[in-house]
Amino acid sequence: MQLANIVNDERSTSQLIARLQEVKDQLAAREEELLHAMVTRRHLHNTIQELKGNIRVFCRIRPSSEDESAFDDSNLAIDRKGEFAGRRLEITPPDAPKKYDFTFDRVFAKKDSQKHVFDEVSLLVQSALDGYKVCIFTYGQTGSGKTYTMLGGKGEERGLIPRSMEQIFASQSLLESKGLKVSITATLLEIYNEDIRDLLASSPGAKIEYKIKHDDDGNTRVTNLCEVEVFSAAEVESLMQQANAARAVAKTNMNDRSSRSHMVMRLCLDGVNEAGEPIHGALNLVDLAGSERLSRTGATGDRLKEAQAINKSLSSLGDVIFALASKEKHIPFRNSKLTYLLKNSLGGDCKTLMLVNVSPSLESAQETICSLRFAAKVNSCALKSAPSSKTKK
Ligand SMILES: Nc1ncnc2c1ncn2[C@@H]1O[C@H](COP(=O)(O)OP(=O)(O)OP(=O)(O)O)[C@@H](O)[C@H]1O
Repeated sequence: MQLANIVNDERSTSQLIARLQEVKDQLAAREEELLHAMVTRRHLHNTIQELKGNIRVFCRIRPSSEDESAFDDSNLAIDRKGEFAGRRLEITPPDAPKKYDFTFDRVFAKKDSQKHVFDEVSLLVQSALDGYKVCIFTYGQTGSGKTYTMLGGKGEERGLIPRSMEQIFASQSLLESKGLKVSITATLLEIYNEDIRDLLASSPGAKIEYKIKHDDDGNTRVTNLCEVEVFSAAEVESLMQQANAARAVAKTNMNDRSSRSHMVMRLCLDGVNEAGEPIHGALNLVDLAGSERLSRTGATGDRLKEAQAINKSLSSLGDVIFALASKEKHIPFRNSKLTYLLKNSLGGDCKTLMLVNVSPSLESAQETICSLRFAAKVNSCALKSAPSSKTKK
């Protein structure tokens, strides 16, 4: 009897071992499939981004404030139907002899929320997480909503930077749960009158020389710049507060707290992906200084010098994007600090988004048209360079 029990036990043990092996094999096969699906997901995501165009232009109209007379929805009109729905903007300035129309990859209306805007931008954040270099610029005249779009306020008013951080940290913890590590390093600098300033420096006033260095592997470093490894969105928020306090702001006729410098927040994402491949993604979030015309700002002295430096570097940025999109041999990266800094994150398979912010104020009509013209020029180059240019609507 006892012998029969032992034999039975042995049989069931060997059956259990065999079953266990079967389950292990199934698990390994599922893991293999999952890995394959993830690689496919990344590949498809990038194909979609490339089809949408590696250089993209969005436009956002800010809501009017109480004390300004503004364009209404009929003289600043977004196409709602047909081929260009949500993409074409028609503007009829007061006393102007004609209407102007502009087409972009996307036009956000006054009522569109921060979430609406981020839903589009998050695709590019995913590209950075997949190891690509991404640059997102907010461009426009002073007071048009660039900082609001980038930083925003509390809760639902959170802008692109805090929302991107949430996406990046959520993805990091998902990877960590699979035993994979991605380190996130942040730098925050401003370019003011063509000089770099470290917004995270412990003594912001100190005279320090910052040099931009590019290596042969396509990595960029700025000497003496504070690089902070970050572990949570809250930590990045406190860095942003520190940077904001240090950022050069001065009073102009156009906006009392007008930002007079370009702010560049750079996040380097280094680690390995699910397929065990090394990734070196970068997300550059650039809040550009106001693009006002000198005659309108009443700038003199230091303010005039600032405005001239801003306008020069903005036009250099435009020149670089046009040259890249037109596939010119010489790309004039060296013409400004901003373009030289971003050299490795512009062109090739890097992704660029220019988000042009415009004011609905009637007084700003000419500035708005200037901004839209700049953006439209970038967009026309972008359409030429996109692989889908023939079919793109
Ligand atoms: N989409 C929006 N919804 C609500 N308020 C907005 C929006 N866009 C801008 N604003 C408000 O308009 C004002 C000007 O915006 P903001 O400071 O972002 O302009 P800016 O383009 O960054 O100007 P500058 O270049 O001078 O810094 C702010 O009070 C901001 O809160």
